[in-house]
Amino acid sequence: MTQMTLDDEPFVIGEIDRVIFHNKDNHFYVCVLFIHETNTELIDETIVTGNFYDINEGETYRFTGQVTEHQRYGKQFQAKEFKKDIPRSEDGLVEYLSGNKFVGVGPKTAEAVVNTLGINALKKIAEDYTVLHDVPGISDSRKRMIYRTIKENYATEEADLIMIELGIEPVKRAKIFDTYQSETLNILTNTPYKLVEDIFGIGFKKADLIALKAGIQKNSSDRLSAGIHYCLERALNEEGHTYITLDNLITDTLTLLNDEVSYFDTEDVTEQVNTLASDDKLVVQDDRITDKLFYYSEKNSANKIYELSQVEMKHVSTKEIERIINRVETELNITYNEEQKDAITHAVRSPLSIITGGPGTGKTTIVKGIIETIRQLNDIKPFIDHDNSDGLYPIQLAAPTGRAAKRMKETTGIDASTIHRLIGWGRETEDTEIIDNIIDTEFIIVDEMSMVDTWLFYQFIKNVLPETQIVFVGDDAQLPSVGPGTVFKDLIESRVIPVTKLKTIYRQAEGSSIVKLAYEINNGQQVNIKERHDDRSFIEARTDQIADVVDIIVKKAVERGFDMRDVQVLAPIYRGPAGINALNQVLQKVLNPRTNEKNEIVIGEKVFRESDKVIQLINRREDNVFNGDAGIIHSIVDSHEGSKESVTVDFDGNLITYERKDLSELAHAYCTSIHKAQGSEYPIVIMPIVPSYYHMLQKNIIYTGVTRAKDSLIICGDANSFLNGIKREGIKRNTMLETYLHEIFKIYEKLEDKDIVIEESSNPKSFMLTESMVIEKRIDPMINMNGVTPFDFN
Ligand SMILES: Nc1ncnc2c1ncn2[C@@H]1O[C@H](COP(=O)(O)OP(=O)(O)OP(=O)(O)O)[C@@H](O)[C@H]1O
Repeated sequence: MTQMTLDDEPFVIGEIDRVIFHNKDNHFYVCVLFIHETNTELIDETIVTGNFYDINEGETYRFTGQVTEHQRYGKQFQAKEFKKDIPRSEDGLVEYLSGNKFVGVGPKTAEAVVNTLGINALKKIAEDYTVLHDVPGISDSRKRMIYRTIKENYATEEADLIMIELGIEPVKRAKIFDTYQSETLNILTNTPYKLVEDIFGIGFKKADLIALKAGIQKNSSDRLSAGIHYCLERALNEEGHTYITLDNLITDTLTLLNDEVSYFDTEDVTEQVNTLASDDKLVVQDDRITDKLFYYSEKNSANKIYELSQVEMKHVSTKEIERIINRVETELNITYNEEQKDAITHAVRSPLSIITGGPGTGKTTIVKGIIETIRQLNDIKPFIDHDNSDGLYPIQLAAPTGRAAKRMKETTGIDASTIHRLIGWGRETEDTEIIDNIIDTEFIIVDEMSMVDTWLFYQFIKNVLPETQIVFVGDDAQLPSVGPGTVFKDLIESRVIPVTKLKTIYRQAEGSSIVKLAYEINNGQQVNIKERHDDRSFIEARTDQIADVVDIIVKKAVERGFDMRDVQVLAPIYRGPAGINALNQVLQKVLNPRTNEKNEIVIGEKVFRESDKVIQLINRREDNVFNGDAGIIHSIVDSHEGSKESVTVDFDGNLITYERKDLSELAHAYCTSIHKAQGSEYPIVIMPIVPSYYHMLQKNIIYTGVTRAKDSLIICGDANSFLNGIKREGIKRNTMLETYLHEIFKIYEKLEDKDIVIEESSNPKSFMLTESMVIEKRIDPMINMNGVTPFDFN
């Protein structure tokens, strides 16, 4: 086996003749380079592209990367790294010092500097200004200018060198320079942990490497604080908790920061947590540590839920509701079962209510019934007869994703909005900004509640008017929200809001074996995965065969007239031969092969092509495009044609144009993660399940994947991995919403008083506890543990 050495890595050294294109936002350059030296097939002159910090025409650089073939412009050099070629010969140095960077320095002065100080003149001057006094014939002001220019460049190059050695990519290096400017070297060498806070994409581990290289002691308190923050953020943002216990925080922090040597102990972490809390950087409650955002989100959401639930409702008799439901049944040509009627009754009578159920239990059918019942009870015009130009129809539908909102609108005929849009959460809204934008409506129905995280829920609920009634709808067996918290579960389990759990499955009665499989998974029943059904099948395959199997199935689907929007491959991980990235490459070849007519743009290892199916990875609220929305690339404009490079994506008729710098927001969507598919349904779902997915194969992930399939589900891979996966429960998230709800509703006093009000109370305001709740006595051990801990300093 031959190994590539550093010298084998393709490089070009040469002088920048001119810059053809420069994007100031991401420092992407297209330049013409006169080649001095190269180990590639390029000769004389080439185009070099890449993200560079501060490239100057007329200067010499060394680029490493690869030769690529541009469809129209032939061979060019795509640079991964670049480095200024510091003049090494005396002539080169004279040329450099008399170049346009050193205003007023001509060849004579430059020669004098080099003659006096020699080949290491730059280093000598940067280290000690006074060496310039030895150079004859330069004025003091010129000496100062030379010193300043060299020093600035020296610091930039030194900082750049540190970052290159640490493997920090050019785009991030440029961002660091942009943020700190002339302070870059200073920050890198003295307070590198600042980078974790200031630069998105620089994590604790990278900052730690920088710090250690800069000679910062491993037992410094800056390092301890950064480590504590990192472990807390990891628990919140990666594991989805809304707090971490002190014990876990101590263990995690010590594991992170200590190696063979113990730089910190339990007491050090405890003390530092204490300090950070008194500086208002963390919140400590009993033995729980969290950040302010989540503490106030959960606390204030609980208070608002209490406030909303106390609103006195207009009394509607059971008879009256039954009469209206009967009429609605006739109009909609349906007979609601008892649990469905209960759901409608709670929705109408209670300020807040919850409906949860698996696929095919009639959630959509009930939502239609609720809308009709509310409309008839309150004399609200049908939506189509209402002039909604002001957007003030008294019934508002909302969902956490654009796709779910669209589906709601399609099934009910009433305008539905994303929660973000409803509260005016725009592109410019800061991540931590608390939105003040009251939702002016009388009834709100929120669907796909399992996808709503703690922060979004708080932003929503705080903007609801006290007299607005809300119905929360979802499937609590699905994956929890991507962001921290388990809001829907907490609301259900707190039992302070009437909940209807739908158990009768209608779609199964219609012969769906996909729905049957979903219920077997959710209820922990025996599953026969290999059994063939009209709507689902299993194909045995090894990991290395998955790409071929997927390729064959998709080709067959295309032959039968399905298009790429109908077929969705879902996998739980990105890397590896059966990961999302590899499968997207295979699927792109089948579903959207390269042709001369289709423009392309290369972003790192991805090639985006016109007609590609793509997915949006973060919320782009201003354009009404959200994390997980899928679209088709409509057109790609090339910068060589004079206009800026851009990609326009068609999201169901909503055309959005991305500049090159924004393209990291997009990924191919032939195969997506199961998390990203939450809230969407597809006619055909192909789900590979292989042993290498092991750590991601859990009940709620597989359940969510299976329930995305509407007509056809093809599982391929290893049956045992599937069967073991559905037995594994995901890690339970630590959250406080349920506890805060209990506290505010004073549920314990009610328990002690045996003050039990049954569910059928005609006054929903007093809905509190049913007998079954008392029997179960679900007491959270955290409650009333306000006793002594070392952290009662708040
Ligand atoms: N009471 C009922 N009687 C007869 N059919 C019903 C009843 N309730 C629902 N259905 C039927 O069951 C099917 C599934 O209902 P619906 O789409 O409302 O369920 P869902 O819970 O929203 O499902 P999903 O979440 O999978 O979309 C539909 O065909 C619907 O017409």
